Amino acid sequence: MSAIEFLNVNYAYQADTPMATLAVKDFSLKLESGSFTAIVGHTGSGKSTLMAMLDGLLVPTHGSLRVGEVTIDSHADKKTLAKLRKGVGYVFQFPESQLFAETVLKDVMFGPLNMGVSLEQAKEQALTALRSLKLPEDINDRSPFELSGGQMRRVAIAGVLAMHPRVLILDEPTAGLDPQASEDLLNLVNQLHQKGTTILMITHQMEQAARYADHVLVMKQGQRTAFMTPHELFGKPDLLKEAGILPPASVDFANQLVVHGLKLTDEVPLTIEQLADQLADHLKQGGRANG
Ligand SMILES: Nc1ncnc2c1ncn2[C@@H]1O[C@H](COP(=O)(O)OP(=O)(O)OP(=O)(O)O)[C@@H](O)[C@H]1O
Repeated sequence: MSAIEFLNVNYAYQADTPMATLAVKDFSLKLESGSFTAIVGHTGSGKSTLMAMLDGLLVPTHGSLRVGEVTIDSHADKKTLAKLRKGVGYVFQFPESQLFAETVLKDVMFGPLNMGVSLEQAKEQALTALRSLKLPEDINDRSPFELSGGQMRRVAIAGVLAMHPRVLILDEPTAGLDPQASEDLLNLVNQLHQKGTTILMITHQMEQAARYADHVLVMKQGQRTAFMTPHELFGKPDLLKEAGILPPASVDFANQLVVHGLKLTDEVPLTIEQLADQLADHLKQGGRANG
């Protein structure tokens, strides 16, 4: 069974008023358990609204969605929404702005305690999550507000991971981080994916989608315009242009090489590293233009 299913979902803000905005329109999609989906699209295309429904922050105006065994529609009650949230972790944009407790450890323990686990168990889960984010143990008793921006981000993410979500949603998780901190964070997300967590990541950086996602969901005006592998998507320049998406620099560069008569391989490289490997191989073989 798929991990997640949207069935003819609509969401309207201020529904039934003259100000109504239909943010998600007749949206249907199935996502496999353990998949990694990058969600891309213009600002205002409905990405956050769609994710807010997965976490039970919003309920569909029409249609339904299912996460695991839990199905949500416009009539969902509090108990069902709480059940949904147990399996879904949501790392909001700039999650550090939601830190609140007086110490790092208390902040990260809050989620598991809220889910009803014992104090001891919550501490165990929090410590494991903090370690997985490579945070030094000596910060655990410090105020989260004394930490660096990158450390605060990791503490906030540890708070979500400590709840052991089966589905993890991340909204631009690397926004504002330096390249090394971004790389470390994406590697961690990738490790969670390898261990079977279903990942949905909103991103504006196509290199990230190319490198980590198995599928890319393209949103436009509340609707899905594509759901395909990064390779398929980056081979469709018209679709990218229509959705206002710039392909990864490597794809752009590889396409230019092809225009200039240099054919690398039949597969367009998706990352700079793959492109560099292909160029190195090509030069090793003494090749110039062969296309
Ligand atoms: N609280 C709200 N009240 C009314 N309209 C809203 C509200 N939040 C979002 N919208 C509208 O819903 C539509 C979808 O917004 P949404 O935030 O889901 O898009 P997005 O793709 O996540 O954008 P971004 O990339 O800027 O975060 C937009 O037209 C937006 O103006």
